[in-house]
Amino acid sequence: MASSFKLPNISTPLPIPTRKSRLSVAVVASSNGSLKHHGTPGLRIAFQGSTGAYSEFAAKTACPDCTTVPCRSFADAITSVERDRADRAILPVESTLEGTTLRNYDLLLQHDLSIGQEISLFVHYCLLAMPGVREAELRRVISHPMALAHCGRALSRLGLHGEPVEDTAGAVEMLRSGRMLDTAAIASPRAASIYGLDVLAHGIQDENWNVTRFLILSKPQPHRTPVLPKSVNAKTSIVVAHRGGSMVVLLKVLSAFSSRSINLTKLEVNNPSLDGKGPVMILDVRGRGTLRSFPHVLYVDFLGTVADPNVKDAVDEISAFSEFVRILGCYAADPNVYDLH
Ligand SMILES: O=C(O)C(=O)Cc1ccccc1
Repeated sequence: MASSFKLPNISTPLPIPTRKSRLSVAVVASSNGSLKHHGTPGLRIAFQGSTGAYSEFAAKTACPDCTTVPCRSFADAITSVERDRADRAILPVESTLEGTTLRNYDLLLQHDLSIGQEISLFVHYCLLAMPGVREAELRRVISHPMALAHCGRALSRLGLHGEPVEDTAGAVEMLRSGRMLDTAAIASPRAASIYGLDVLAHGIQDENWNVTRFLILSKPQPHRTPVLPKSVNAKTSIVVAHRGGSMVVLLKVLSAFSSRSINLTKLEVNNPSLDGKGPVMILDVRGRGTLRSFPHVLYVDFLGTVADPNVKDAVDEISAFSEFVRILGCYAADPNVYDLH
């Protein structure tokens, strides 16, 4: 396990997240620097999974008119953007029940894509089975590993073993195509109706307040600083790599932000070497485009844009005492949490 903790913010609290089920239209900077509405028709968003996956719903909520591009893995979704088969890729990066999805953060760090948008969803899980199958007939449950982890209590109550598959909707597709009568899938009610499965139980997640945050990635703009409208609250994500002395580095990072009254929205410490794991690999996008390895990293999100001299000073201060800093993206902060209906 990565040693991690989160500090929601240093001074002013963020607005309390509100449940939104209506799709809102926000504005993002596109890869050519112009501003696009999220409703841009024809925008292709690559996601991991089959039709009906949570990531697809998140993409459609963020950009109602987009075309979604199903991919076998999150890595494939990223490659689709790199090879111009899609304009954006969407990745779930953290959830209230599980914390940061370090595997997806690793992907983000190893590629030259920028975060252009965030979207948070309440994820409600259902237990689905082939029509007519009863709970007592079930021998196993298949789903995406994150869904299985979020529904641990329901699995214990059922006395069933969870087996990971690529994605939630893919699990439903497998039940359908394999006519599996002893297997259930954990997926959304939407997947149940798309594939014609029965819902045996609703809301089986361990906690009701189960929010998953997704990032939408695109190729970086040539000058790397997106132009956001003044009316938009900007957020910036960075990774700070260092060789050791975690606590001192952490205090210095906090001081760089707090002394300038910059609010943090995420702070995660990842020291994989303490858990006997390999180093974190980060693509040095400003250098020679090489992958560099670091034993200790911090993931930091804060309110503000690097175009703001105050923020730039903070990042410069951090760059001076750390090994390496990469700006992962600057985008509109979205404090809403959207509901899957
Ligand atoms: O498998 C899916 O449906 C996904 O989109 C990945 C996922 C799984 C669980 C919560 C959020 C996203």
